[in-house]
Formats: sequence, structure tokens, C-alpha cells
Amino acid sequence: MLTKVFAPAKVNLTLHVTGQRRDGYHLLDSLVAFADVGDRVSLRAADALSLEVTGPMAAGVPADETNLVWRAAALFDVPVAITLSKHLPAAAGIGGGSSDAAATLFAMADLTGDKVLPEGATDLGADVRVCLMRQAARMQGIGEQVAPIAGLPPLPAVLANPGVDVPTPAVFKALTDKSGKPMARKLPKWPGVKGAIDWIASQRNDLEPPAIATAPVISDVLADLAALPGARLARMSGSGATCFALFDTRDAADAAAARLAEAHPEWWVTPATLT
Ligand SMILES: C[C@@](CO)(OP(=O)(O)O)[C@H](O)COP(=O)(O)OP(=O)(O)OC[C@H]1O[C@@H](n2ccc(N)nc2=O)[C@H](O)[C@@H]1O
Ligand SMILES: Nc1ncnc2c1ncn2[C@@H]1O[C@H](COP(=O)(O)OP(=O)(O)O)[C@@H](O)[C@H]1O
Repeated sequence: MLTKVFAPAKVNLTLHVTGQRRDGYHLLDSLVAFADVGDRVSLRAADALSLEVTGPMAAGVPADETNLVWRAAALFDVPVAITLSKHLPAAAGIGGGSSDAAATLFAMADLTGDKVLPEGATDLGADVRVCLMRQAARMQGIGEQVAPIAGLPPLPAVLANPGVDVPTPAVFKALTDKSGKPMARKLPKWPGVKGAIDWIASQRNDLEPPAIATAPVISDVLADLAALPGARLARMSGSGATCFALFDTRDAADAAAARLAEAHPEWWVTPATLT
């Protein structure tokens, strides 16, 4: 039996860094949503664990035991042959590895019938827990506290990545002020797409300045996204370098994505709906 699971891109609509723990990990307050674009994990029972990485964004992604997909599957007793089809850029702030790991955990649970996640599952990465949720959520702590958020309307978006790898630890290291203000304790009720975008625009991604210091091309991506017709907001996701713009309608996002892709054929550009 072949089990297939979609691994959506994670987008940090907001990312406030509110403190740092003694072990170096940072305290976050983030509104996270998921895109209708992503990777695909498929697996079947086999004699030994194996991984093949395919797809348009496979270049440079490890196909060995360092891949989070491999590590997630290895937590189970059943050996499987896995195919990971990469459509998302790696090391890009959209949780590719974490989302792939979460999808693998779902696929393995489906295959084995296990109802409880194996020990170590959520230690695979700080974003794995939110990626297991697969719906808009508020993420706090270092990523271990996740609560679903109701009432966020589907948000039309363009995602763009200039092709530079931005390692997450380097960006956190370059952050100077680690005590940003959190989001309001109670998130507002958003009156539709326009109201939600207005509110998101009033929040921040505190990792933008250190990521731009690490990879200055990110400021070009933000400027080009902000200049697209109909763009209401441009912001970076996670620790970068992927940035997103939000639009009032999916038609506007589709047209803007086509325009940006034409201007920058060397960038990864896609329209998406975030939920
Ligand atoms: C920044 C965020 C925001 O959603 O996203 P990405 O940019 O990775 O997509 C995440 O917190 C990243 O999650 P993830 O990529 O799973 O992180 P991990 O592999 O656990 O950690 C990579 C490194 O990031 C730093 N790190 C991560 C999370 C956190 N709350 N504080 C940190 O300081 C640590 O240096 C850690 O060694
Ligand atoms: N399934 C995977 N997909 C992409 N990268 C992976 C995967 N598993 C492990 N990695 C490694 O993790 C690093 C971070 O990738 P990723 O999780 O996509 O980034 P981010 O944490 O910025 O969202 C990559 O450089 C890559 O070497």
C-alpha cells in the first residue's frame, strides 16, 4: 500500500521574538498559516528504510539519515521506502524540513495504525509541532506551544525566494534585540480579508533585519513584492529568505505572481492561498 501525504509550506504571518532561554533558544510569538503549495511524501512498507528525493527543488536536499523525513520514519519500527518530492526551496523559512517531517509522521501513523506519536517526534525541529496542526495557529514558547486560530480568512498571497540559503541559527545569532513586544494576548476577530491584512501589517517579523544583514537580497525581494499591483503587505517568513505579499483576491495574487516571475526568472515565485 502506498501512503501519500501533502506537506504544505508554513508561513509565519507574524514572528515576534520576545526573549531567549538559557539554552540559547528564542521565545517566539507567531501567527502561522499554511499554503496550498508544498512537498509530497509517499511511502510504502519495505525491507529496509530508504529515501529518494525527487521533484523540481530536490537539488542539494540530503537523501540520507540527515533528512528530517528519514529521521521521522526511523522513529517507527516499520521500515519503509520513502519518496520525497520537493517543490519548496530548502533552508528558506517556510518549514520545508519540518513540514516534510510532520507529513512523514502522519503517513507512518496511517501505515502502522499507531495512534500515539513516537517519542522524539516533536524534537525533530521547533516547527514540527505547528506543522502537525496544518491549520492557522498561534505558536509560542520556542515553538512547543501551539493553539489553533479560528476566524482567519483564506489569504491570497505571492511567495518569493531569491535562491539564497539562509541558515536559521545564523539569523537568530545576528538578532540584536531579543525582547520584542508579543502580539496582543487576545487576537482580534478579523472582519474579512482586508481587515486581517490590515492587522497583520500592524505586526512584525523581528528576524527581518538580521536576515537582511545576512542576505541583503532579501530587501530587494521585499521591495519588489511591495511594488506589485494590489500588494497590501510584504514581509519575510520565518528566518528567510522566502518573503510573501498579501492581496485582497486570488486573481490579484495570480496576476502579481506571473509578473514577478517574469521579472525574476531566477527566483522561486508562486501564488498561494494561506489558511
Ligand atoms: C524561525 C522559525 C519560525 O517558525 O522558522 P524557519 O525559519 O526555520 O522556517 C522556527 O522557529 C525554526 O524552526 P526549525 O527550523 O524547526 O528550528 P530548529 O531546527 O529546531 O532550530 C534551528 C536553530 O534555530 C535556532 N532557534 C530555533 C527556534 C527557536 N525558537 N529559537 C532558536 O534560537 C537555534 O539556533 C536552533 O539550533
Ligand atoms: N526534508 C527536508 N527538506 C529540506 N531540507 C531538509 C530536509 N531535511 C533536512 N533538511 C536540511 O535542513 C536544512 C533546513 O531546511 P528547511 O527545514 O527547509 O529550512 P527552514 O528551517 O528555514 O524552514 C536544509 O539546509 C537541509 O540540509
